[in-house]
Amino acid sequence: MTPTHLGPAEHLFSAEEVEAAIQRMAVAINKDLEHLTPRRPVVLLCVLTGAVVVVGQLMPHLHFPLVLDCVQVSRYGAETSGGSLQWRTRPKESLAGAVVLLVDDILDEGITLQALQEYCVAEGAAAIHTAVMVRKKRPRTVEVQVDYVGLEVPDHFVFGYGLDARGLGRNAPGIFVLLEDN
Ligand SMILES: O=P(O)(O)OC[C@H]1O[C@H](OP(=O)(O)OP(=O)(O)O)[C@H](O)[C@@H]1O
Ligand code: HPA
Repeated sequence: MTPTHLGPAEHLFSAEEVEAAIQRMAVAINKDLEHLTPRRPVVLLCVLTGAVVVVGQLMPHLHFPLVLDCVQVSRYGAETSGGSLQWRTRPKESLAGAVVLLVDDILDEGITLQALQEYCVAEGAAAIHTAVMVRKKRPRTVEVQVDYVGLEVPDHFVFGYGLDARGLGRNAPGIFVLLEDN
């Protein structure tokens, strides 16, 4: 199905392909984190809004004690190019001494994930692991560590599975390229 209300779109990955990629990420994350015996559960930080779908799919496949928290930051809003990072909600859990698993829907320029990693370090996290559902194949000016990547997408604006195009398309059942903007 092509979500026509967003205009012409190219179907990149089906829902089944995205779910399989998320499951592969879960296997890799479990391998790294389930043998840890931290004094407290891992803090899974869902990067709202877009990561809500990937986090919902990923969590039931994670086999270690975790607490779910969220951080809400935004730099695209109604645009298809990024601006300055707006902080909306900070985590409620203390990150001091915690093993943090940051989960976002996409790594594009990398500015969001880099800022969140710096935030976790500043809050005293003991270790930070990062997972993204999709990574855009593009040059980056920022150095950002990503430990788990579900799928690679071309350097075009994409939507679906939590990713929005001007606020819409987060419910699209798969990942699509928005053609009119690319
Ligand atoms: O790597 P970057 O270029 O920094 O972009 C990645 C970020 O952009 C999107 O968030 P957005 O600002 O659109 O907020 P949203 O999650 O509410 O859609 C996406 O969810 C990532 O968090
Ligand atoms: O390609 C994208 N699609 C949706 N949201 C995004 N945030 C950064 N890049 C993207």
